[in-house]
Amino acid sequence: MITQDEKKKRAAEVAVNYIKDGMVVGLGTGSTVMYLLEAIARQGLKISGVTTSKKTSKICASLGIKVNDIDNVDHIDVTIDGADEVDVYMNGIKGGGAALLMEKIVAKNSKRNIWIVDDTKVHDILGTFPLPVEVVPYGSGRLLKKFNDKGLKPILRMDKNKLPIVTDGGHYIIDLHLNAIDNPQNLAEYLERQVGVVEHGLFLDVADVIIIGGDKNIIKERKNRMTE
Ligand SMILES: O=C(CO)[C@H](O)[C@H](O)COP(=O)(O)O
Repeated sequence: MITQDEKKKRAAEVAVNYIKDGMVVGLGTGSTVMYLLEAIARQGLKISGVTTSKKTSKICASLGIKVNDIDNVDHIDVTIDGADEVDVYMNGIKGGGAALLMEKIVAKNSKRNIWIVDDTKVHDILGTFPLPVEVVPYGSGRLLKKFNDKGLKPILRMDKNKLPIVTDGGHYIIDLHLNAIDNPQNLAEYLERQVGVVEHGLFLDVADVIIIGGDKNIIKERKNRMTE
């Protein structure tokens, strides 16, 4: 049996083959992406990276990976990111690393999105992983109460000093402990209607390819994409 970290590394090692010299590449956030960044640096790939967090920018700087501002590139060829949970429809939950806002902006501006996950993250229905919702600090207590009244089991994410964690965008994260999300589309639409919600971690119809690292790697490809 291989470890979860080894599975993440395997997925990242497959994903690096989708990158070619000269590409503009969206770079996600998290421990799985860390393995990807190491592989990019090791292979000396000449890419222009568009990062999804300060953390990823810092790692790129330390590995010598060139980074560009999202507003200074005219396209993003492919984005490679991790995910916290994926379902059989290739939808997912992201934001465990509190980078969901920038991750979604980069994903939505990419020609192709590839996720790299280990096989423990694949479930029939989303919701095992608490759903992160990024909110404006002002009035976040009202949103907590509203979500609680609706039975969404919200918890404000805290750091080790018991202070609300603050995202790169200056927002808070409320995690919804749902266990099972029967209708992700409905929940996404409800969250998008709430004033004070900046973004949520439901990434529906975003991934084109999911590389699942495990004893045997699995590659899933979306056949037909819904258009917005
Ligand atoms: O969405 C994310 C960060 O906001 C990450 O992609 C997600 O949390 C997966 O992280 P890891 O690769 O460390 O398991």
